Amino acid sequence: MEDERSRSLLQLMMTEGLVPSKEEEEKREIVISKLKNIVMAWAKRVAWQRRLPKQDIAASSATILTYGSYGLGVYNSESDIDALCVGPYFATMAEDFFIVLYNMLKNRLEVSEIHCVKDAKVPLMRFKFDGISVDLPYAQLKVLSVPENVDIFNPFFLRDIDETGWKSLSGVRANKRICQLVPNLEKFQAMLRCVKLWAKRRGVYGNLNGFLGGVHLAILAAFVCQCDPNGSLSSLISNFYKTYAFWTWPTPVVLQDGMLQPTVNPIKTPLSMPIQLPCSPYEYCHSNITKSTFYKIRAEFLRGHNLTKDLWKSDFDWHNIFEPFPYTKKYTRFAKIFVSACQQDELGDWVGWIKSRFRCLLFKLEEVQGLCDPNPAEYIDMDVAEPNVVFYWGLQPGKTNNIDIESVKEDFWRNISNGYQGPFGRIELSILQASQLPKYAQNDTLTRKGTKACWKIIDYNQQRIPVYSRHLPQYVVGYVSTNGDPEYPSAGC
Ligand SMILES: Nc1ncnc2c1ncn2[C@@H]1O[C@H](COP(=O)(O)OP(=O)(O)OP(=O)(O)O)[C@@H](O)[C@H]1O
Ligand SMILES: [Mg+2]
Ligand SMILES: [Mg+2]
Repeated sequence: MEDERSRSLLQLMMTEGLVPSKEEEEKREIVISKLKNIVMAWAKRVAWQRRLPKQDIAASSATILTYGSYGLGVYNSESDIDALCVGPYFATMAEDFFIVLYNMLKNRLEVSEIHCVKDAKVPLMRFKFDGISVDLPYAQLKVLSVPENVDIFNPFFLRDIDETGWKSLSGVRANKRICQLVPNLEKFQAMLRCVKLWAKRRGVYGNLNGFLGGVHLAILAAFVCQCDPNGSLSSLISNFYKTYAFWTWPTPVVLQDGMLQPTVNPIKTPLSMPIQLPCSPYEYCHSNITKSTFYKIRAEFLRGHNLTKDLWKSDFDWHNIFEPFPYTKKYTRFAKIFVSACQQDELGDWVGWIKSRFRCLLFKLEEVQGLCDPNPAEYIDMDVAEPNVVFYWGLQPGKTNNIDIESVKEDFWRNISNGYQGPFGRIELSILQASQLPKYAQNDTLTRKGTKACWKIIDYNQQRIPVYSRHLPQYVVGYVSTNGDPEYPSAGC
């Protein structure tokens, strides 16, 4: 029976399209192989610019290491490729990565929508390559040649690495360690695919909205796999919900890692759902969970448990677990967040900025009215001509029926008006009754727009300033617009 339940779940995964087709797999492999060639050529170009001896130019190399859902083997057609560029000692982040490599990528026909996200914890370039989204951070090692499959646990490669490089490597390290620590990789992957689908359908996926991200779910799933090394897929899913429905948060979830000393007194953290990153006993997954999202995630774990505690029930059906969350049945009022920009190519940046500030909006809404459910789904209002994205957040009946929306607006506006570099777009906040929701947002099963946050767009109308190499002052490595973003390549690039 248990095997039968696992088989029907695998079948459901196929019909839901969770497992990528051969063509999709190949398409991604080609993207990665092309990226490897590009960064290899880049390393040699920079070595030449630095006037390194011929044999050093020949020996210099850079590579690409994949991580995130792609690295874990749990991606689907919607997922991005998280690819870390690992470069040699002479290739700097500010100049060579964000200007020279940027320009090389920008010149490729396969590349579109390229942005630099320089002020993030892990600075990166974000672009589409043959239509597939790529996140590309950078780590600079103190070596001349970076082998294709460089071992990032080898102290030889890690010596004297700077803090940003260390942070950039942390995603790859965590992924590798998770894969090593799970007793059965295939079962872990199948399980993670399922819980990701569940989290997306139930509206508890997405770090920016205060829910769980891919890395949080990967560690939660890996922990359950470690606790039941021989469990079938169906029993692992059932244990997943049981484990977290009754977890005594804020006890941290920590993978058993034979290599590290067990943490006797885990370091104190203000996080309400601490999930420790493997390989870093002092680091937890970054999280934006608030009081509201904490309740919702816990309620969803409990619901999952109630639906899977008896896998042998004759009317058991996996589809129930993946039912979309019925927002319009659950909430009578919604906060509408309408975000728009004059131009389509300004929208991604502006929405990305607003989303990076959602945590503050959530806190304010919790303060003035009580619990709030920040549905991560993004809609487009087709009746508005301006390019736009709309969010509808469920509001629990709260302290009052008359929300002081003006104070929420003021507070949020103050928050978003500081620090944004790009052209400001429009943002409107309002409160709606469920009956006032437009049709497209009433149907909880509708496919919605899936945009990714991105910051800083290049303003092509601004003046271009040449940037000279620090190492070869007469050599122009590229151009920046007046707001400091890299732009078109120099003739030599
Ligand atoms: N909140 C976070 N805390 C720590 N590491 C993070 C966090 N968010 C992202 N990362 C790192 O970046 C990687 C890629 O993140 P990303 O948001 O692309 O998620 P993902 O697991 O690849 O899922 P998806 O399929 O949705 O892209 C993660 O695997 C993790 O290593
Ligand atoms: Mg990803
Ligand atoms: Mg990513």
